[in-house]
Amino acid sequence: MKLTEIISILPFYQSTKKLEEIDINSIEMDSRRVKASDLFICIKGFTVDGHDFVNQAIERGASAIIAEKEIQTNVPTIVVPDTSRALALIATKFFAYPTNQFPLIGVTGTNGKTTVTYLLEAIFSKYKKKTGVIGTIHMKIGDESFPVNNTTPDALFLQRTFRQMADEQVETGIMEVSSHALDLGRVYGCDFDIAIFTNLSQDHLDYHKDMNDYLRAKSLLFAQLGSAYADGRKKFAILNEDDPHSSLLKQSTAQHILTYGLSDKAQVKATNIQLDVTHTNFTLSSPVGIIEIHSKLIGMFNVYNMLAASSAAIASNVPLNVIKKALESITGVNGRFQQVIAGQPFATIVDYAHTPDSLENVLQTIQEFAKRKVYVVVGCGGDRDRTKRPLMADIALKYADLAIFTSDNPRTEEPHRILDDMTNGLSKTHFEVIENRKEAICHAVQLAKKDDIILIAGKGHETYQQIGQTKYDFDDREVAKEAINNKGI
Ligand SMILES: CC(=O)N[C@H]1[C@@H](OP(=O)(O)OP(=O)(O)OC[C@H]2O[C@@H](n3ccc(=O)[nH]c3=O)[C@H](O)[C@@H]2O)O[C@H](CO)[C@@H](O)[C@@H]1O[C@H](C)C(=O)N[C@@H](C)C(=O)N[C@H](CCC(=O)O)C(=O)O
Ligand SMILES: Nc1ncnc2c1ncn2[C@@H]1O[C@H](COP(=O)(O)OP(=O)(O)OP(=O)(O)O)[C@@H](O)[C@H]1O
Ligand SMILES: N[C@H](CCC[C@H](N)C(=O)O)C(=O)O
Ligand SMILES: [Mg+2]
Repeated sequence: MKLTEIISILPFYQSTKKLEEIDINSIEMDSRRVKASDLFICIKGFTVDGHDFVNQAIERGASAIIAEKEIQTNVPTIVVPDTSRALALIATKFFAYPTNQFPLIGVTGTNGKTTVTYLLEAIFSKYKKKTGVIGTIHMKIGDESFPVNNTTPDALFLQRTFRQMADEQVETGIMEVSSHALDLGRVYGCDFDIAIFTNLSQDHLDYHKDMNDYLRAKSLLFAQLGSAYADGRKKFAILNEDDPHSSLLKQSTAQHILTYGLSDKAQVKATNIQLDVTHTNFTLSSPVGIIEIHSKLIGMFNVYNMLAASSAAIASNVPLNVIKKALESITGVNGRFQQVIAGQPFATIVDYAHTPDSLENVLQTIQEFAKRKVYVVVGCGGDRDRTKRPLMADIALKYADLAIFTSDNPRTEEPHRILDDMTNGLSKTHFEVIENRKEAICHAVQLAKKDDIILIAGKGHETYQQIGQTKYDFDDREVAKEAINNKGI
């Protein structure tokens, strides 16, 4: 594509040279990936500044640069006020507006995003639509999945992936939209048809100034739904009626709103809820009819997840009987409330709860069914919100008979410092600190007796433990299984 055509999408720019007819082969934001005739976009990151890699990009063959300041080079430099936003716009243009080619559903909120996308994938697949999914666990087109580094990847990766999805005839796109992504403009330029809000509670206060700032970032997804009805497409904001933060989100969109929850005001509602240790039953009433759901997913929070996914499906005209069949066919979500079964007489549950609210939800659910002791093995991630550490430790102690505090991806922090943050100031003492996660899990398994429950929280589907910059193989489910086998049951 011609450079002049690519940059025509930018609202403003200044060029250091008269732009001749330059052909651009591809666009790159990483100098190490630049090839001949590429357009290199300089992004100021949290670690380094892409502007410092212009020479490398040119040596590798870049034929134009987009930057936030003038740079002394022989190749044309286009100066824009914000290269992240310019990247997002240019990527949508370069990949020919792929999100206009299929309906795109974005899911945001502190907890439940992955679960809701998983439920939506099941519903749309049952409706015989080819799906494309992007989220924490993977990126998936039809049945083929690929690894991802971020829950919501950067704009270049996203638009390239959406193009692949469009070319492979994806009929519904489903993605998790993190608050980081919204704030950093990774989804700027995506044409969402449905935006779902799960809930908001404390997380990521290392990144967002406060909870208002965190909510403001989430609200961008709803503002981004736009206001045009000209092409006849109906767009929807799907909001949790029982979460007070939804009121601001209602004001953030000019589109149709569909609410879900347990309260009478909700348009898609759950009543007659029966929570059991092996299943969850409820009646789902909606503006288009009523269905009885018999699900194998456990816990009240999963009732909310099922309501959120069903609401988006109803907004997409999926028949209720298809929604029912899909929800009832799901046995679980990878690493979420996942039981480790190795013939032991006690329950061992691996879950991805890594926020105070999710830990409390999971422990409340466990406590409802607990016959004997509850052991919790949990840690907090390094280089992440420090203020959630004592809250998570406190919640573990509120519900557990014994909490074993351990490491969860210490990253570049000293593990014992993270554990100090968790334990300093605790008033209760029924906890132990075992820095090594494997030893912590083995200890819980050694202590557990018939009918006890062990919750291993925080890492869920993860198959690594990140210490420093290195990711070591580590899977809570495998480690627990091995510990149970070694106990000789
Ligand atoms: C804090 C943050 O969001 N960091 C993201 C960011 O990395 P960064 O700012 O450190 O990038 P950088 O290394 O400084 O590089 C800046 C620029 O220079 C370029 N560069 C760099 C080196 C070089 O030799 N040449 C070069 O051109 C890079 O390609 C980049 O364009 O840009 C990277 C590429 O897009 C992301 O992968 C990375 O996410 C890291 C892995 C991360 O952990 N992010 C977390 C905080 C995050 O985003 N989490 C949310 C989910 C949260 C949740 O809801 O649970 C997510 O959506 O994943
Ligand atoms: N609707 C919900 N409300 C509260 N907690 C939930 C909800 N759904 C799931 N959880 C809890 O949160 C954990 C993470 O769930 P899930 O992976 O679906 O959330 P997520 O929003 O995708 O998280 P992340 O921000 O890490 O991508 C689960 O393991 C469970 O403990
Ligand atoms: N998306 C979340 C995942 C946290 C998972 C937990 N295991 C941790 O490493 O803190 C984050 O990056 O903050
Ligand atoms: Mg997720």
